[in-house]
Amino acid sequence: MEPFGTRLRRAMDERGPLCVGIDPHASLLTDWGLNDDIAGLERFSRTVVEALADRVAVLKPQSAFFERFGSRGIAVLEKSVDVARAAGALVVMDAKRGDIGSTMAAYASAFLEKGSPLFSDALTVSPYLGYGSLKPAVELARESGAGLFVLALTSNPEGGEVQHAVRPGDVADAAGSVGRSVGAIMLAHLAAENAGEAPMGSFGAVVGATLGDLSSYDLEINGPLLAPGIGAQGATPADLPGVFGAAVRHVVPNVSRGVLRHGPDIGALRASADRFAEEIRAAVASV
Ligand SMILES: O=c1ccn([C@@H]2O[C@H](COP(=O)(O)O)[C@@H](O)[C@H]2O)c(=O)[nH]1
Repeated sequence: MEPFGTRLRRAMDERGPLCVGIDPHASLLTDWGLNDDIAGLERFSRTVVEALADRVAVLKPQSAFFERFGSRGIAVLEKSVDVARAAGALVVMDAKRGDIGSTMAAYASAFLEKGSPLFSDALTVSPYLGYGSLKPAVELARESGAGLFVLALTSNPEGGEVQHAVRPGDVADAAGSVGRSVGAIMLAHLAAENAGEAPMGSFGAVVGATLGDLSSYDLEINGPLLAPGIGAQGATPADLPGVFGAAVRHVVPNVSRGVLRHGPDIGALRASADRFAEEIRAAVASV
């Protein structure tokens, strides 16, 4: 399989960069007239995939909402991933896994090993046990043609207490530059993973669209930047150039509830995704 970065770049060019989340919140199931049970979960996921998998570049199932229903929820997740990929969408599994290396290898096998029931094009991972703990996932992703999205600067307001913290050794470097934060260190690791890759590497960062001006960060990691926060969390497509600057060409903006609230009507879901896609296209073109 071609590397994830290559496949993602092509999908972004052909379909636009929008990523829509499959987030079956209990409240959305109710709003859609569905029960908060396995049948409701199955119907919700099937509808989103049917509406969008043949038109958006990326679908991002939020694993937590499926795990809530135990093994039967996982079975729905497996099916959703298969059908979405068969319809041409790339699937980013939002499971935010992270653990010591030996356990990380098992998470990697679950989501990134070809033939695994939950194999996905990419996986979100947490580097807060140390970036090096992700090594088994990096290696398996390379082998499988899959990708990773590493939490660098998350969209939630609480993230800053960890991600903006400055490592003592980075307070002042030999060149006199100061203040390399934990988030910046994660971005630097990713730039190293992606060095020399064309059209872009497979190792992306999660960087919230809610964060305002990020010009103090080097977002040029030669890899994708998954940007949640548009819609329900308050950011808009028009914010993207101000947040990401020239790196906006590598941004995969994610919208979940902002689109899903228009269901269950398939036409309304598509119309909402199309509106976001058009606003994103205009914002990116303005840079
Ligand atoms: O920093 C992050 C990382 C992941 N997420 C996830 O993205 C979606 C956002 O959903 P909305 O309904 O569009 O707010 C959700 O699955 C989060 O877990 C994030 O929001 N921020």
